[in-house]
Amino acid sequence: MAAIFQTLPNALSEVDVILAGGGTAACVIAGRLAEADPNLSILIIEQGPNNLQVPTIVHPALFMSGLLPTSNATLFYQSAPEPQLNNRELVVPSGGTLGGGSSINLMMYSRGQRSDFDSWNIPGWSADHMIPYLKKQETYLGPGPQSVHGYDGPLTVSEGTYRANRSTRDFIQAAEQVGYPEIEDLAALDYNNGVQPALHYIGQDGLRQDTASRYIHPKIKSGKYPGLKVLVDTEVNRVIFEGKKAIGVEFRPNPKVQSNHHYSSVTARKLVIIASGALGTPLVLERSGIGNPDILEKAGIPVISDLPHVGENYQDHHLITYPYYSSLGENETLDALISGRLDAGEAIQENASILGWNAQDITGKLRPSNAEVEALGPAFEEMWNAEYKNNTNRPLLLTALVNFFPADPSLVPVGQYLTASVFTGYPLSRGSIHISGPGLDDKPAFTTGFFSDANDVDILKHLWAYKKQCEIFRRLKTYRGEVEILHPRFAPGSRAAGGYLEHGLSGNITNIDYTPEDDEIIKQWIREQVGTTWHSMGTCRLGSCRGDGVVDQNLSVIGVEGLKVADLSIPPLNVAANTMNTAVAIGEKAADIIVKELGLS
Ligand SMILES: Cc1cc2nc3c(=O)[nH]c(=O)nc-3n(C[C@H](O)[C@H](O)[C@H](O)COP(=O)(O)OP(=O)(O)OC[C@H]3O[C@@H](n4cnc5c(N)ncnc54)[C@H](O)[C@@H]3O)c2cc1C
Repeated sequence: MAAIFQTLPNALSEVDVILAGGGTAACVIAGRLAEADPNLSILIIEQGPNNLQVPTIVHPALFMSGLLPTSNATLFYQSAPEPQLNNRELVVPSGGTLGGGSSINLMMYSRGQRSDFDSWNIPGWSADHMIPYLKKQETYLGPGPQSVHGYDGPLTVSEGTYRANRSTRDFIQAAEQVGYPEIEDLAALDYNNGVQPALHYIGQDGLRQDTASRYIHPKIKSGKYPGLKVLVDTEVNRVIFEGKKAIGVEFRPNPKVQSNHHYSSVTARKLVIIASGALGTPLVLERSGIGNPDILEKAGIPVISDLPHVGENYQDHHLITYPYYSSLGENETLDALISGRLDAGEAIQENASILGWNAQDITGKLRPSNAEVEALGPAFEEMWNAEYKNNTNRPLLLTALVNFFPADPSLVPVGQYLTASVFTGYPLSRGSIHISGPGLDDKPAFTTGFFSDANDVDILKHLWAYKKQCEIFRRLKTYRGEVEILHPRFAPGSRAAGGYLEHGLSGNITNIDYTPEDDEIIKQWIREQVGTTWHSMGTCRLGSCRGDGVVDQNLSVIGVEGLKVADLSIPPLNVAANTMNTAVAIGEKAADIIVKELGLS
């Protein structure tokens, strides 16, 4: 029997463990359970396609294809119109293929801070408890303290096969001038307030390190794990219960790619694990009768467990990108590949080393100075004093240097572009996602909640971020001015107004003085532009001990038996990092918990 299929073989009507969703965390869990017992029958059910050897997935430089609206490897969750965002309906992409987000993401390697895990305040989930799982997942080929890194895990973390050295060094000297030193290892949990040449989830062979390719496919290929099976292109509708005990799931072939639309079911002898991501998992739970009774009753679903926090507490990081003209050469950005001047097919045939590049060579975690905090006003200062002042481990802003124009290339002249990507570490705003009806075809009711915090402090964070990234970029030797269409539209004559500069800036560069009118223009721009960082989380949070949880410290769904959630929906509070590392760590810890509970070790 094949191990990966689109139709469930009759022989598999009953298995030991079912994973609903085959994304980042799910592949880690399935792989580790198979290692613990190769004969344990494990069935992953993934709504999207197999990712094995798909060129746009395995070659890092082709990651933009996962963001195209036509991508069959991506799920797009659309929000309702949000008044505080100029009534925009935000679209939040999420992994939609085997390997989930790890198969389509931008491969930035980044880890939460020590105080992030500690702030969750859940027994067994502090930073000290999580470090073994941060280590276990990686083969780390970067600098920094060996005590917090792993050197024999499935995911290689390296520089990849390509780096634009000139812009890397240029950015580091510019950041230094603005007050942010180079830090050896921002992923070591205890370091902050500086910049670092970025590391990536890219192997030394230049290939993406997604969890399906590293935890699942090699095991299937080896033939030594007969119990490990994957059903792709198949959507999980709901968990089936006998009383309060989860005994299986109901699923249907994904109608986007399969012609048979009949619902079927499969029985789980031991455990059902929902790992459909922070935007998918609450929907599966609610369709199964677990959630807020008001929402379930409105959708016509009988209540199995009254858990009002399912689908609440939605968080992301709020992202804005600011592009700049640059004097870089063709081989120092990805613009030629993205715009089609460099043919991707030829590059693959020639095995070009640029394919092993995600074009993000710098990562940074930054905090404002005391004077900058004061200048942002009393509401910001109050928040700062409560949440950051005495915890120097927390960055306000995360940034990356991006070597390409981040939108439709036809909007700008042919050339090479540098872009600041800035996102805030711990937004105060919260959103939610819920079912609007009983079935898979009912569009979810989704609100990102971005910038919905009471005192507009999340916008003030981005006001500071705009000014800070601008000062760094103005000091780059290759800086040639702002790309006007993706910067605030300042009034003519404002010192902040920018545009193309033939020779960049020289001499003693001083900071721009922004007027109150400039600040208002920036804030309005931010409202109009803010978008997702694709870091959805928090919708099924850990926390029975606080009475606001959906899962307990062992990831068991509260109020039922035989059902766990294990993905990025479980963190109760945010991490100041790109989130793949945390999702993988959750998968590793979940596997450990399950191996012990099932008596496999
Ligand atoms: C475009 C993008 C760029 C990103 N860039 C980075 C980066 O550079 N660095 C970084 O660290 N992080 C990045 N992230 C974030 C990171 O990849 C995610 O946080 C992480 O992958 C989430 O893992 P997960 O296991 O919680 O969910 P996912 O990996 O999203 O897995 C959920 C899976 O469930 C499946 N599913 C959903 N509903 C159903 C259903 N009803 N039935 C069956 N299957 C279902 C989905 O198809 C998906 O495969 C990025 C994410 C995206 C989307």
